[in-house]
Amino acid sequence: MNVLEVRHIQKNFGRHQVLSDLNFAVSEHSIFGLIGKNGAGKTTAMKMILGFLRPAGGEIRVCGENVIYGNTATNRLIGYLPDVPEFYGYMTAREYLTMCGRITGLTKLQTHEWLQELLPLVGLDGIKRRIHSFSRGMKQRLGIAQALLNKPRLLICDEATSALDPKGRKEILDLLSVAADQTTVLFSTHILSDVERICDSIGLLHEGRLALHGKLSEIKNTYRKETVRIETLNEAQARHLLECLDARSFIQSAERSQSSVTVQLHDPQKNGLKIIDMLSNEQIPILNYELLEPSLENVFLDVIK
Ligand SMILES: Nc1ncnc2c1ncn2[C@@H]1O[C@H](COP(=O)(O)OP(=O)(O)OP(=O)(O)O)[C@@H](O)[C@H]1O
Repeated sequence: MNVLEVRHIQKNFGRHQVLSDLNFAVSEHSIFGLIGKNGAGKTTAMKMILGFLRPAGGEIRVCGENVIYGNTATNRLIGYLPDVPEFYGYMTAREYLTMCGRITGLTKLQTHEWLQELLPLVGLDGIKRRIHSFSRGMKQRLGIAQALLNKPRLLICDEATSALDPKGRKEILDLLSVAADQTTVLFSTHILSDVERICDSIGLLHEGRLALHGKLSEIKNTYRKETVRIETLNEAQARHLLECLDARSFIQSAERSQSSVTVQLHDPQKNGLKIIDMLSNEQIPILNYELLEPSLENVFLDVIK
């Protein structure tokens, strides 16, 4: 089942058309990464899903219900985590979440029971300090707890890791992976390695629409260029290997970095074994022979070039 459906969404600010025909769907319990360069329209899309901006055309459905601009009932199904969430700094995490529970309409007992699960989940159980003394990472974890408080069907995270250091980012990414057991995550970012770490599917927003959309593994397979990295014993061997490769027609490109050579092949099915033959004929000993996965960054650059 699709928790989110975005169909033919258009949006312009004056003459500037930001979204021309945005289409995607996010299936239950998946983590969908909406990526795109700065200004591509990711936040604009998120705001429309939350009913904060009116689309110029198209429709958005959350759990089958239409999103209505202004005061949409579908927000009861959504938890939202911004890049830098704001809190009342004089409260403790428990006090703050208890207050949010009350605003959300949970009873005292419901909030208490849920916090018994939530606070350990986000690593803030037993922390009595006031929020103003929290690190950015702790605040972001508190933001996740707040966003999960109404047990949302969809958790929207807009650039949720962008302001964090690597440790803080890892904590949030791990948390989102765990959260996907209970909800569905829409995660917007321009940090592609974060997407590679946790997302099942991605949409690459470019020039107002998704230039690429689908399962991450399938996209990588489609964009797979057969690339191998060969590690030789030393730089002299690598230089020799490069000279041998330069003369072969089945090589698309070859580059050396210290004692390693990275090679792209023409027609890998036919020519894959030719490199092995050549290494053996030239008697070049190797330490490692590795088929390289295309990185999302390479795919991204390929699509938006
Ligand atoms: N209220 C507004 N009025 C006019 N232009 C706007 C408004 N909001 C956004 N824009 C423009 O729309 C474009 C998309 O902005 P948006 O914030 O959605 O991009 P983004 O992909 O989230 O970028 P970033 O990664 O930098 O946050 C930008 O060119 C931005 O300047």
